Amino acid sequence: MEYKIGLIHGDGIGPEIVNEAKKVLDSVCEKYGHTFTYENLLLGGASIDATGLPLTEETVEKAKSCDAVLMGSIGGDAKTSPWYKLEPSKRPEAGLLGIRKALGLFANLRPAYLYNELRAACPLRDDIIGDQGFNLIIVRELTGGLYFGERKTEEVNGVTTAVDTLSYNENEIRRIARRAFEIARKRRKKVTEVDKANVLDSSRLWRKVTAEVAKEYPDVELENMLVDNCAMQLVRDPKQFDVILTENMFGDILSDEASMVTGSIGMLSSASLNESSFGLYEPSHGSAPDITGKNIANPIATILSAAMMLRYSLNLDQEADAVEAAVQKALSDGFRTADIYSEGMKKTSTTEMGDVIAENVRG
Ligand SMILES: NC(=O)c1ccc[n+]([C@@H]2O[C@H](COP(=O)([O-])OP(=O)(O)OC[C@H]3O[C@@H](n4cnc5c(N)ncnc54)[C@H](O)[C@@H]3O)[C@@H](O)[C@H]2O)c1
Ligand SMILES: CC(C)[C@H](C(=O)O)[C@@H](O)C(=O)O
Ligand SMILES: [Mg+2]
Repeated sequence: MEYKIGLIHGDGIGPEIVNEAKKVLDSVCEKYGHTFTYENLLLGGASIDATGLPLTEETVEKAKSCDAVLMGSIGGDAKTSPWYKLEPSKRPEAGLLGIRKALGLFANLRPAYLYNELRAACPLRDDIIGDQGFNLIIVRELTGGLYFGERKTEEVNGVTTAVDTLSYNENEIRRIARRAFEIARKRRKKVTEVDKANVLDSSRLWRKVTAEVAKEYPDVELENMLVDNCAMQLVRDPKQFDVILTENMFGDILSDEASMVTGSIGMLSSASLNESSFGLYEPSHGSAPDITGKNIANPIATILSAAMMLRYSLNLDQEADAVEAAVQKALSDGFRTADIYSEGMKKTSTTEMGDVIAENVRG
Protein backbone atom coordinates (compact mmCIF):
# COMPACT_ATOMS: atom_id res chain seq x y z
CA MET A 1 0.00 0.00 0.00
CA GLU A 2 1.04 3.63 -0.54
CA TYR A 3 0.82 6.29 2.14
CA LYS A 4 1.81 9.92 2.33
CA ILE A 5 3.39 10.93 5.62
CA GLY A 6 4.14 14.49 6.68
CA LEU A 7 7.39 14.91 8.60
CA ILE A 8 7.94 17.84 10.94
CA HIS A 9 11.59 17.66 11.99
CA GLY A 10 11.25 20.78 14.14
CA ASP A 11 13.91 22.20 16.42
CA GLY A 12 16.61 21.08 18.85
CA ILE A 13 16.80 17.28 18.95
CA GLY A 14 13.73 17.12 16.65
CA PRO A 15 15.67 16.41 13.41
CA GLU A 16 17.86 13.80 15.18
CA ILE A 17 14.94 11.76 16.53
CA VAL A 18 12.75 12.09 13.41
CA ASN A 19 15.62 10.75 11.27
CA GLU A 20 15.73 7.62 13.45
CA ALA A 21 11.95 7.14 13.30
CA LYS A 22 12.15 7.49 9.49
CA LYS A 23 14.81 4.76 9.41
CA VAL A 24 12.40 2.49 11.26
CA LEU A 25 9.50 3.40 8.95
CA ASP A 26 11.72 2.64 5.94
CA SER A 27 12.47 -0.79 7.41
CA VAL A 28 8.70 -1.35 7.78
CA CYS A 29 8.30 -0.52 4.06
CA GLU A 30 11.03 -2.98 3.12
CA LYS A 31 9.66 -5.76 5.25
CA TYR A 32 5.96 -5.38 4.43
CA GLY A 33 6.18 -4.04 0.87
CA HIS A 34 4.58 -0.63 1.49
CA THR A 35 5.58 2.68 -0.04
CA PHE A 36 5.74 5.73 2.21
CA THR A 37 6.27 9.06 0.53
CA TYR A 38 7.36 11.86 2.82
CA GLU A 39 6.46 15.52 2.73
CA ASN A 40 8.63 17.80 4.87
CA LEU A 41 6.63 20.41 6.78
CA LEU A 42 7.92 23.47 8.60
CA LEU A 43 6.75 24.27 12.15
CA GLY A 44 8.03 26.17 15.17
CA GLY A 45 11.48 27.75 15.20
CA ALA A 46 12.49 26.25 11.86
CA SER A 47 9.41 27.83 10.30
CA ILE A 48 10.17 31.21 11.93
CA ASP A 49 13.68 31.11 10.46
CA ALA A 50 12.38 30.27 6.98
CA THR A 51 9.17 32.32 6.80
CA GLY A 52 8.98 34.64 9.83
CA LEU A 53 5.97 32.71 11.21
CA PRO A 54 5.82 29.61 13.48
CA LEU A 55 2.99 28.14 11.37
CA THR A 56 1.97 28.96 7.81
CA GLU A 57 -1.15 28.18 5.81
CA GLU A 58 1.11 26.14 3.53
CA THR A 59 2.05 23.78 6.40
CA VAL A 60 -1.61 23.35 7.40
CA GLU A 61 -2.66 22.60 3.81
CA LYS A 62 0.23 20.20 3.21
CA ALA A 63 -0.53 18.42 6.51
CA LYS A 64 -4.16 17.99 5.46
CA SER A 65 -3.01 16.35 2.22
CA CYS A 66 -1.12 13.64 4.18
CA ASP A 67 -2.48 10.43 5.72
CA ALA A 68 -0.74 11.35 8.97
CA VAL A 69 2.02 13.60 10.30
CA LEU A 70 5.02 12.57 12.41
CA MET A 71 6.72 15.30 14.40
CA GLY A 72 9.92 15.62 16.46
CA SER A 73 9.65 18.61 18.77
CA ILE A 74 9.68 22.36 18.50
CA GLY A 75 11.02 25.22 20.60
CA GLY A 76 14.31 26.43 21.95
CA ASP A 77 16.01 27.73 25.05
CA ALA A 78 13.87 30.67 26.16
CA LYS A 79 16.90 32.44 27.70
CA THR A 80 19.17 32.34 24.66
CA SER A 81 17.09 31.76 21.52
CA PRO A 82 16.11 34.84 19.46
CA TRP A 83 12.68 33.25 18.87
CA TYR A 84 11.72 34.29 22.42
CA LYS A 85 12.33 37.97 21.69
CA LEU A 86 9.23 37.77 19.46
CA GLU A 87 5.76 38.41 20.88
CA PRO A 88 4.18 35.21 22.33
CA SER A 89 1.83 34.65 19.38
CA LYS A 90 4.84 34.46 17.02
CA ARG A 91 6.96 32.03 19.07
CA PRO A 92 7.53 28.32 18.25
CA GLU A 93 4.93 27.03 20.75
CA ALA A 94 2.21 29.16 19.12
CA GLY A 95 2.86 27.19 15.93
CA LEU A 96 2.27 23.89 17.73
CA LEU A 97 -0.95 25.10 19.35
CA GLY A 98 -2.02 26.56 15.99
CA ILE A 99 -1.59 23.31 14.07
CA ARG A 100 -3.41 21.32 16.79
CA LYS A 101 -6.34 23.71 16.52
CA ALA A 102 -6.27 24.00 12.70
CA LEU A 103 -6.36 20.22 12.30
CA GLY A 104 -8.98 19.70 15.05
CA LEU A 105 -6.66 17.43 17.07
CA PHE A 106 -8.69 17.38 20.27
CA ALA A 107 -7.71 13.92 21.55
CA ASN A 108 -4.17 13.51 22.82
CA LEU A 109 -3.29 9.95 23.86
CA ARG A 110 -0.16 9.51 25.97
CA PRO A 111 0.52 5.92 27.02
CA ALA A 112 2.91 5.32 29.94
CA TYR A 113 4.11 1.76 30.21
CA LEU A 114 6.94 0.39 32.30
CA TYR A 115 9.11 -2.02 30.32
CA ASN A 116 10.36 -4.75 32.59
CA GLU A 117 13.85 -4.10 31.17
CA LEU A 118 13.72 -0.49 32.42
CA ARG A 119 13.01 -1.21 36.06
CA ALA A 120 16.49 0.02 36.95
CA ALA A 121 15.75 3.38 35.27
CA CYS A 122 12.40 3.77 37.09
CA PRO A 123 12.79 6.05 40.11
CA LEU A 124 10.08 4.19 42.08
CA ARG A 125 10.87 1.52 44.69
CA ASP A 126 10.51 -2.15 43.72
CA ASP A 127 7.64 -2.69 46.17
CA ILE A 128 5.72 0.16 44.49
CA ILE A 129 6.27 -1.22 41.00
CA GLY A 130 5.29 -4.75 42.07
CA ASP A 131 5.51 -7.81 39.81
CA GLN A 132 3.33 -6.49 37.00
CA GLY A 133 4.74 -2.98 36.58
CA PHE A 134 2.14 -0.53 35.32
CA ASN A 135 0.44 0.39 32.10
CA LEU A 136 -1.72 3.49 31.87
CA ILE A 137 -2.80 5.96 29.23
CA ILE A 138 -3.50 9.64 29.64
CA VAL A 139 -6.31 10.94 27.43
CA ARG A 140 -5.69 14.68 27.38
CA GLU A 141 -8.11 17.20 25.85
CA LEU A 142 -5.92 19.19 23.46
CA THR A 143 -7.79 22.06 21.83
CA GLY A 144 -9.58 23.78 24.73
CA GLY A 145 -9.07 25.10 28.24
CA LEU A 146 -6.41 27.54 29.35
CA TYR A 147 -4.33 27.02 26.22
CA PHE A 148 -7.01 28.49 23.96
CA GLY A 149 -9.02 30.81 26.24
CA GLU A 150 -8.86 34.57 25.97
CA ARG A 151 -5.68 36.06 27.41
CA LYS A 152 -4.46 39.59 28.00
CA THR A 153 -1.94 41.58 29.94
CA GLU A 154 -3.02 45.07 30.95
CA GLU A 155 -2.62 47.81 33.51
CA VAL A 156 -5.37 47.73 36.14
CA ASN A 157 -5.20 50.76 38.46
CA GLY A 158 -1.51 51.10 37.63
CA VAL A 159 -0.77 47.43 38.36
CA THR A 160 0.28 45.10 35.55
CA THR A 161 -2.24 42.26 35.45
CA ALA A 162 -2.28 39.12 33.29
CA VAL A 163 -5.40 37.09 32.60
CA ASP A 164 -5.72 33.57 31.13
CA THR A 165 -9.19 32.11 30.71
CA LEU A 166 -10.10 28.47 31.40
CA SER A 167 -13.25 27.65 29.48
CA TYR A 168 -14.86 24.38 28.32
CA ASN A 169 -18.26 23.71 26.85
CA GLU A 170 -20.14 20.45 27.37
CA ASN A 171 -19.61 19.31 23.75
CA GLU A 172 -15.83 19.60 24.01
CA ILE A 173 -15.93 17.52 27.21
CA ARG A 174 -18.37 14.94 25.83
CA ARG A 175 -16.34 14.08 22.71
CA ILE A 176 -13.06 13.57 24.60
CA ALA A 177 -14.86 11.63 27.39
CA ARG A 178 -16.33 9.27 24.79
CA ARG A 179 -12.84 8.68 23.36
CA ALA A 180 -11.56 7.81 26.84
CA PHE A 181 -14.41 5.35 27.49
CA GLU A 182 -13.93 3.71 24.06
CA ILE A 183 -10.25 3.23 24.83
CA ALA A 184 -10.99 1.90 28.33
CA ARG A 185 -13.36 -0.65 26.83
CA LYS A 186 -10.41 -2.21 24.99
CA ARG A 187 -8.21 -2.13 28.10
CA ARG A 188 -8.95 -2.75 31.80
CA LYS A 189 -12.28 -0.89 31.72
CA LYS A 190 -11.55 1.90 34.17
CA VAL A 191 -11.60 5.67 33.58
CA THR A 192 -10.22 8.07 36.17
CA GLU A 193 -11.49 11.56 35.40
CA VAL A 194 -9.05 14.08 36.88
CA ASP A 195 -10.07 17.64 37.72
CA LYS A 196 -10.13 20.36 40.38
CA ALA A 197 -13.86 20.21 41.05
CA ASN A 198 -13.42 21.44 44.63
CA VAL A 199 -12.47 24.86 43.19
CA LEU A 200 -13.23 25.28 39.47
CA ASP A 201 -16.60 25.59 37.70
CA SER A 202 -15.09 24.12 34.53
CA SER A 203 -14.07 21.03 36.53
CA ARG A 204 -17.58 20.67 37.94
CA LEU A 205 -18.86 20.64 34.35
CA TRP A 206 -16.26 17.97 33.48
CA ARG A 207 -17.62 15.79 36.33
CA LYS A 208 -21.24 16.28 35.29
CA VAL A 209 -20.69 15.55 31.58
CA THR A 210 -18.35 12.63 32.25
CA ALA A 211 -20.96 11.05 34.56
CA GLU A 212 -23.55 11.36 31.75
CA VAL A 213 -21.18 9.76 29.22
CA ALA A 214 -20.41 6.95 31.69
CA LYS A 215 -24.06 5.86 31.45
CA GLU A 216 -23.42 4.96 27.77
CA TYR A 217 -20.62 2.62 28.92
CA PRO A 218 -22.04 0.56 31.83
CA ASP A 219 -19.20 -1.96 31.47
CA VAL A 220 -16.59 0.72 32.27
CA GLU A 221 -15.96 1.95 35.82
CA LEU A 222 -15.73 5.73 36.32
CA GLU A 223 -13.79 7.26 39.18
CA ASN A 224 -13.22 10.98 39.85
CA MET A 225 -9.98 12.25 41.32
CA LEU A 226 -8.68 15.71 42.20
CA VAL A 227 -5.58 16.64 40.24
CA ASP A 228 -3.34 17.29 43.25
CA ASN A 229 -4.20 13.85 44.61
CA CYS A 230 -3.59 12.33 41.16
CA ALA A 231 -0.10 13.86 40.99
CA MET A 232 0.64 12.18 44.30
CA GLN A 233 -1.02 8.84 43.40
CA LEU A 234 1.06 8.57 40.21
CA VAL A 235 4.18 8.12 42.32
CA ARG A 236 2.50 6.37 45.27
CA ASP A 237 0.77 3.66 43.23
CA PRO A 238 0.67 4.06 39.42
CA LYS A 239 -0.74 0.52 39.05
CA GLN A 240 -4.19 1.77 40.10
CA PHE A 241 -4.63 3.69 36.83
CA ASP A 242 -5.90 2.41 33.50
CA VAL A 243 -7.23 5.46 31.55
CA ILE A 244 -6.72 8.95 32.97
CA LEU A 245 -9.10 11.45 31.35
CA THR A 246 -8.33 15.09 31.88
CA GLU A 247 -8.31 18.63 30.52
CA ASN A 248 -5.49 20.23 28.56
CA MET A 249 -3.25 21.80 31.20
CA PHE A 250 -3.62 19.04 33.82
CA GLY A 251 -2.85 16.49 31.09
CA ASP A 252 0.29 18.35 30.08
CA ILE A 253 1.64 18.29 33.62
CA LEU A 254 0.55 14.75 34.55
CA SER A 255 1.97 13.28 31.33
CA ASP A 256 5.48 14.56 32.08
CA GLU A 257 5.16 13.04 35.54
CA ALA A 258 3.87 9.74 34.15
CA SER A 259 6.74 9.62 31.64
CA MET A 260 9.35 9.88 34.35
CA VAL A 261 7.94 6.98 36.31
CA THR A 262 8.45 4.85 33.17
CA GLY A 263 12.17 5.63 33.40
CA SER A 264 12.58 8.65 31.14
CA ILE A 265 10.67 11.31 29.28
CA GLY A 266 12.50 9.96 26.23
CA MET A 267 10.17 6.91 26.26
CA LEU A 268 6.73 8.55 26.16
CA SER A 269 4.98 8.56 22.79
CA SER A 270 1.82 10.41 21.89
CA ALA A 271 -0.93 10.64 19.30
CA SER A 272 -3.07 13.72 18.68
CA LEU A 273 -6.22 12.72 16.84
CA ASN A 274 -9.19 14.44 15.25
CA GLU A 275 -12.71 13.08 14.64
CA SER A 276 -11.51 10.92 11.74
CA SER A 277 -8.42 8.73 11.48
CA PHE A 278 -6.02 11.61 10.84
CA GLY A 279 -3.41 12.29 13.50
CA LEU A 280 -0.24 14.11 14.41
CA TYR A 281 2.21 11.88 16.23
CA GLU A 282 4.90 13.28 18.46
CA PRO A 283 6.90 12.38 21.54
CA SER A 284 5.61 14.03 24.72
CA HIS A 285 8.97 15.61 25.42
CA GLY A 286 10.38 18.83 24.04
CA SER A 287 13.32 19.87 21.90
CA ALA A 288 15.86 19.30 24.71
CA PRO A 289 18.21 22.19 23.84
CA ASP A 290 20.63 20.99 26.54
CA ILE A 291 21.48 17.81 24.61
CA THR A 292 20.95 18.94 21.00
CA GLY A 293 23.59 17.89 18.45
CA LYS A 294 25.30 15.40 20.79
CA ASN A 295 23.76 12.24 19.31
CA ILE A 296 22.62 11.15 22.78
CA ALA A 297 18.85 11.86 22.69
CA ASN A 298 16.58 8.87 23.12
CA PRO A 299 14.65 8.35 19.84
CA ILE A 300 12.32 5.68 21.31
CA ALA A 301 9.42 8.04 22.14
CA THR A 302 9.41 9.17 18.50
CA ILE A 303 9.74 5.62 17.18
CA LEU A 304 6.85 4.51 19.40
CA SER A 305 4.87 7.53 18.16
CA ALA A 306 5.50 6.27 14.61
CA ALA A 307 4.12 2.88 15.75
CA MET A 308 0.99 4.66 17.02
CA MET A 309 0.72 6.34 13.61
CA LEU A 310 0.86 2.96 11.85
CA ARG A 311 -1.88 1.66 14.15
CA TYR A 312 -4.29 4.59 14.41
CA SER A 313 -4.01 6.47 11.11
CA LEU A 314 -2.76 3.87 8.61
CA ASN A 315 -4.56 0.89 10.12
CA LEU A 316 -1.38 -1.21 9.94
CA ASP A 317 -1.69 -3.16 13.20
CA GLN A 318 0.78 -5.89 12.33
CA GLU A 319 3.42 -3.33 11.34
CA ALA A 320 2.80 -1.35 14.55
CA ASP A 321 3.21 -4.54 16.59
CA ALA A 322 6.49 -5.22 14.75
CA VAL A 323 7.89 -1.78 15.63
CA GLU A 324 6.87 -2.16 19.28
CA ALA A 325 8.43 -5.63 19.41
CA ALA A 326 11.60 -4.22 17.81
CA VAL A 327 11.84 -1.61 20.58
CA GLN A 328 11.25 -4.27 23.22
CA LYS A 329 14.02 -6.44 21.70
CA ALA A 330 16.49 -3.53 21.62
CA LEU A 331 15.85 -3.04 25.34
CA SER A 332 16.09 -6.73 26.21
CA ASP A 333 19.35 -6.91 24.23
CA GLY A 334 20.71 -4.26 26.60
CA PHE A 335 20.83 -1.21 24.30
CA ARG A 336 20.36 2.00 26.31
CA THR A 337 20.63 5.68 25.46
CA ALA A 338 22.16 7.79 28.23
CA ASP A 339 18.83 8.76 29.83
CA ILE A 340 17.86 5.12 30.52
CA TYR A 341 21.36 3.72 31.01
CA SER A 342 22.16 1.55 34.02
CA GLU A 343 25.28 -0.41 34.89
CA GLY A 344 26.04 -3.44 32.75
CA MET A 345 24.01 -2.20 29.78
CA LYS A 346 25.33 -1.09 26.35
CA LYS A 347 25.59 2.70 26.11
CA THR A 348 23.93 3.51 22.76
CA SER A 349 23.82 6.72 20.72
CA THR A 350 20.71 8.13 19.05
CA THR A 351 21.73 6.85 15.61
CA GLU A 352 22.79 3.42 16.92
CA MET A 353 19.44 3.00 18.66
CA GLY A 354 17.64 3.80 15.38
CA ASP A 355 19.85 1.30 13.51
CA VAL A 356 19.24 -1.47 16.06
CA ILE A 357 15.46 -0.99 16.06
CA ALA A 358 15.26 -0.76 12.24
CA GLU A 359 17.35 -3.93 11.98
CA ASN A 360 15.07 -5.69 14.49
CA VAL A 361 12.05 -4.80 12.34
CA ARG A 362 13.75 -6.35 9.29
CA GLY A 363 14.18 -9.45 11.46
N1 LIG B 1 5.77 18.85 21.74
C1 LIG B 1 6.81 19.68 21.72
O1 LIG B 1 7.33 19.99 20.68
C2 LIG B 1 7.33 20.19 23.01
C3 LIG B 1 7.02 19.57 24.22
C4 LIG B 1 7.56 20.07 25.40
C5 LIG B 1 8.41 21.18 25.37
N2 LIG B 1 8.67 21.77 24.16
C6 LIG B 1 9.62 22.88 24.04
O2 LIG B 1 10.94 22.34 24.18
C7 LIG B 1 11.82 23.32 24.73
C8 LIG B 1 12.57 22.74 25.92
O3 LIG B 1 11.64 22.46 26.97
P1 LIG B 1 12.02 21.75 28.34
O4 LIG B 1 13.49 21.81 28.52
O5 LIG B 1 11.13 22.28 29.37
O6 LIG B 1 11.55 20.23 28.12
P2 LIG B 1 12.26 19.05 27.33
O7 LIG B 1 11.29 17.93 27.32
O8 LIG B 1 12.77 19.51 26.02
O9 LIG B 1 13.52 18.65 28.23
C9 LIG B 1 13.41 18.35 29.64
C10 LIG B 1 14.60 17.46 30.03
O10 LIG B 1 14.40 16.15 29.47
C11 LIG B 1 15.49 15.79 28.63
N3 LIG B 1 14.95 15.10 27.45
C12 LIG B 1 13.87 15.45 26.71
N4 LIG B 1 13.71 14.62 25.69
C13 LIG B 1 14.71 13.71 25.76
C14 LIG B 1 15.07 12.58 24.96
N5 LIG B 1 14.39 12.21 23.86
N6 LIG B 1 16.16 11.87 25.33
C15 LIG B 1 16.86 12.20 26.43
N7 LIG B 1 16.56 13.25 27.22
C16 LIG B 1 15.49 14.00 26.89
C17 LIG B 1 16.17 17.11 28.25
O11 LIG B 1 17.53 16.90 27.93
C18 LIG B 1 15.94 17.95 29.49
O12 LIG B 1 16.94 17.71 30.44
C19 LIG B 1 10.92 24.52 25.08
O13 LIG B 1 11.04 25.44 24.02
C20 LIG B 1 9.52 23.93 25.12
O14 LIG B 1 8.52 24.86 24.82
C21 LIG B 1 8.17 21.28 22.99
C1 LIG C 1 5.36 22.94 23.87
C2 LIG C 1 4.05 22.97 24.62
C3 LIG C 1 3.18 24.04 24.06
C4 LIG C 1 3.36 21.59 24.66
C5 LIG C 1 2.07 21.66 25.49
O1 LIG C 1 2.07 22.29 26.56
O2 LIG C 1 1.08 21.07 25.06
C6 LIG C 1 4.20 20.47 25.22
O3 LIG C 1 4.58 20.70 26.54
C7 LIG C 1 3.48 19.14 25.11
O4 LIG C 1 3.30 18.50 26.14
O5 LIG C 1 3.14 18.75 23.98
MG1 LIG D 1 4.24 19.04 27.85
